[in-house]
Amino acid sequence: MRWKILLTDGLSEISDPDLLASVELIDRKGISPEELLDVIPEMDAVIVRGRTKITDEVLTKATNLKVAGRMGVGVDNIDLKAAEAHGVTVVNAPVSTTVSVAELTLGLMLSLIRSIPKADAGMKAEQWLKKDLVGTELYKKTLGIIGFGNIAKAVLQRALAFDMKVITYGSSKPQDEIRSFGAEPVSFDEFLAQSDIITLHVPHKPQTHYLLNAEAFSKMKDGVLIIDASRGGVVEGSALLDALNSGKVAGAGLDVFEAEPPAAGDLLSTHPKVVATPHIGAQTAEAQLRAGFDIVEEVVAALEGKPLRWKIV
Ligand SMILES: NC(=O)C1=CN([C@@H]2O[C@H](COP(=O)(O)OP(=O)(O)OC[C@H]3O[C@@H](n4cnc5c(N)ncnc54)[C@H](O)[C@@H]3O)[C@@H](O)[C@H]2O)C=CC1
Ligand SMILES: O=C(O)CCC(=O)C(=O)O
Repeated sequence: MRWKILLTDGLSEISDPDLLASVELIDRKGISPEELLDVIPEMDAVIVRGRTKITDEVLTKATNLKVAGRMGVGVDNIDLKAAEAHGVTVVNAPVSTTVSVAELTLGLMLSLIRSIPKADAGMKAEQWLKKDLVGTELYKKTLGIIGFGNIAKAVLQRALAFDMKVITYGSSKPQDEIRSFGAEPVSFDEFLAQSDIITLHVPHKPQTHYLLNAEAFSKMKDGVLIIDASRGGVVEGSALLDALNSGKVAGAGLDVFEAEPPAAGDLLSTHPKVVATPHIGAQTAEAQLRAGFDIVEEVVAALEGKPLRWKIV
């Protein structure tokens, strides 16, 4: 018997035939929530990206489902409690996209401090904006990283190559261990007061919801820059908008939003001080190739009761 695995958001090509020997991949890329409810009862496993929500309703219909796989890191689109209640194992591919997200994070920083999108838009409009586009350097600036997981560490490594000073908040790891990576762990208030640029690399969950809110913005340096390539819900969008309008925050680089895609007329993603990208942190050929391989391998291991490579945290 071959395991039936539903793909709701596609899968990059898997070149290892051995990996696919025991599975039948059912590709329904772009499937609607209604269609998902119709087909899920036949499936042994499902592999999703962020677009597809695996809700209690889906899991209740999924009478044959054993495994739900997230082709990527964040499992905030899967109801973990309901999955546990229905006996469905949730797995992800947590290291496949790390480098891509870290590189985008640096890209957003550089875009902001050198006004690259504005400069390019000027050139396209045949305007030579040189005198208006005086930027700053990353060199010797203080980068504040929230979280100290895979992406945070990859960003740290790249920031050190730019000779930045790096402080961190939010890790329960021993301070000496954090220092051995070249970052200084500090309290939340010190973090907010010292950072020239703040970048977020934490999951969205109740404890991190609106971690950056109006109170947090009020404790930051004037002219701070905010980068969010984690989840929209970690930053309170309305508070960020106020801070951009007051000048407290000089600019923001945002890959993620509270609603995706943002509603028509959204003031944050279209703000002139915001460099916005449509959740493309993991959207590279290399990351998707790794994510596809890793998630199929992990889903098959879970289906066959073999040891898993990663634990959802
Ligand atoms: N823009 C994009 O396309 C992508 C975004 N992401 C987002 O980035 C997040 C981070 O990814 P990784 O670094 O791979 O995850 P990770 O699991 O390696 O690291 C998460 C970090 O968050 C910290 N953390 C957890 N709860 C916290 C709390 N309450 N307060 C402060 N820190 C807390 C953990 O200690 C850990 O250091 C993901 O959860 C996901 O939401 C991930 C991949 C792609
Ligand atoms: O492009 C995607 O699938 C979203 C990536 C992401 O946000 C994640 O893996 O947590």
